[in-house]
Amino acid sequence: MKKPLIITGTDTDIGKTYCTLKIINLLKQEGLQVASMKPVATGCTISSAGLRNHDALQLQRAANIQLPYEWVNPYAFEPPIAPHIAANIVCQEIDIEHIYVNYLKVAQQADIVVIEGIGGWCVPFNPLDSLKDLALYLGGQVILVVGLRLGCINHALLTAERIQQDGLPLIGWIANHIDPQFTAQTTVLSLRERINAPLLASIPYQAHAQPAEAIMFSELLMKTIHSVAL
Ligand SMILES: Nc1ncnc2c1ncn2[C@@H]1O[C@H](COP(=O)(O)OP(=O)(O)OP(=O)(O)O)[C@@H](O)[C@H]1O
Ligand SMILES: C[C@H](N)[C@H](N)CCCCCC(=O)O
Ligand SMILES: [Mg+2]
Repeated sequence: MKKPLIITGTDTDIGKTYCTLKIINLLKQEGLQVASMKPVATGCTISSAGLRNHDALQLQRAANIQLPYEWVNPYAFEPPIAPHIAANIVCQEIDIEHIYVNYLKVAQQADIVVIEGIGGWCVPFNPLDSLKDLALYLGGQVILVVGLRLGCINHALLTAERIQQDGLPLIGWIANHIDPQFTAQTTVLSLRERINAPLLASIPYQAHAQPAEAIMFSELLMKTIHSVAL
């Protein structure tokens, strides 16, 4: 049974989409048929086709299986706020089962489905469920993106522990250098000593997109990717 890769992070705006796009590219280079989803998105813009989210559009374009936007992003809300609050404003409820139905359609066509969460691990979807419940429902394997800045040690340790307590496999974490002013080396070392999962990749700060990127993905990530896609 295929398992989706769920990309979560220590916070909003720490590079989940940035890293997810890199993971999708890597999977494509490995010859896999890759689909992507951003199941719940806020901060969407109105277009003639309906509400559109920048993350979801980027993920949809990066994949090598082209899918209807509504499958990629079943829940889109306009205000850039927490999803349960955005849904409440328009009297909607985010239903994990509806996301699952879309996931099944997507997964049928792909070797692997890469799913970006929203905000962090415990962001609520409705009074009962949060992102972690979706991850459990989908039987996902989780990658944690740590946006390296002051304060991230606490966020990273809490999130990693909680993912594991929730019973989801934490494949590993990615050190994402989001702040060129931050000296991250000792922070990364502190996290390596404390997170009970491997460091999968270290993504340097890149002021401009570089066509040929020198990112070192660990051998473990490559192995995991192939086992997840089976
Ligand atoms: N390694 C990096 N080098 C340079 N810029 C980066 C890096 N990682 C992320 N960024 C930039 O930081 C910003 C936030 O990244 P991104 O949109 O991926 O965050 P996110 O966690 O997906 O946010 P959201 O919670 O809104 O989904 C973007 O402008 C992105 O280009
Ligand atoms: C709009 C923004 N960029 C994110 N997509 C939404 C992040 C929700 C975070 C909710 C919270 O933890 O308070
Ligand atoms: Mg994002």
